[in-house]
Amino acid sequence: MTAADLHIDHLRLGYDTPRGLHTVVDGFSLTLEGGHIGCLLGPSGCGKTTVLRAVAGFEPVRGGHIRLGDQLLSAPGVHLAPERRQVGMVFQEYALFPHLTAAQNVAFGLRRQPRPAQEARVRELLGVVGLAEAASRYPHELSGGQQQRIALARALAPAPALLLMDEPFSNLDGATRQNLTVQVRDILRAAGQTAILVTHHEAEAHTMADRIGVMHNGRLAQWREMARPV
Ligand SMILES: Nc1ncnc2c1ncn2[C@@H]1O[C@H](COP(=O)(O)OP(=O)(O)OP(=O)(O)O)[C@@H](O)[C@H]1O
Repeated sequence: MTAADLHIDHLRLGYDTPRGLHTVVDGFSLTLEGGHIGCLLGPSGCGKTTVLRAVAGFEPVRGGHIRLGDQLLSAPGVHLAPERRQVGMVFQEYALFPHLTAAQNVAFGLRRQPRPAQEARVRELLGVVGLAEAASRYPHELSGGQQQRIALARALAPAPALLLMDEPFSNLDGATRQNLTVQVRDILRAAGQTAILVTHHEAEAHTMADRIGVMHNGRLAQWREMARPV
């Protein structure tokens, strides 16, 4: 299967406030080739999270459109429900379910699959993130980096067409953060996973990205293609 391209065209996003519509993103366009990793950089408040939330289906689109492969996800008056978008997410706060084990967390998005298929997929993903031995541990028994690897395994388990990551490493300290960035990049590349990462860290963007975009005044100032070392 060929991974789907993401197309965002002249996107306009905003929030309704008591003083009227507060437009945050205007004229934002990008194309991300299937199987590639794109990074959005930019100052605090420039609209990076708002763009990710719109792609995930948590914000309505005021103008322009978002398309994943042949499927129109969002446009004015068009809104595919988040659970029908095949979009996975990993956030800054680990957001694992504290009362579920690592394996149960990873299985969460697989509830509709038969039990044996679920178990096989959970084993596979725990192996991919290098935490096979942590299957029966609870989140509070895992380090921050381990929790974030479980969150990644959980997001990848249903094989999303697109993975969104919003500052996924920002709660981690220096060496852990650097190691995890490289590990996650290698996992995503090996899986041919299309992904968008939002970060404040230019070095992180350079480690991860096939394309880097800098957001400025609600649009993308550049969308640079980076060489992938062979
Ligand atoms: N629910 C909301 N209601 C009104 N305004 C909002 C809401 N959420 C975000 N905003 C505003 O939208 C703008 C963009 O916010 P957003 O969170 O997308 O920025 P960001 O680039 O992700 O910032 P950061 O890097 O600090 O996370 C900000 O000015 C913010 O105050």
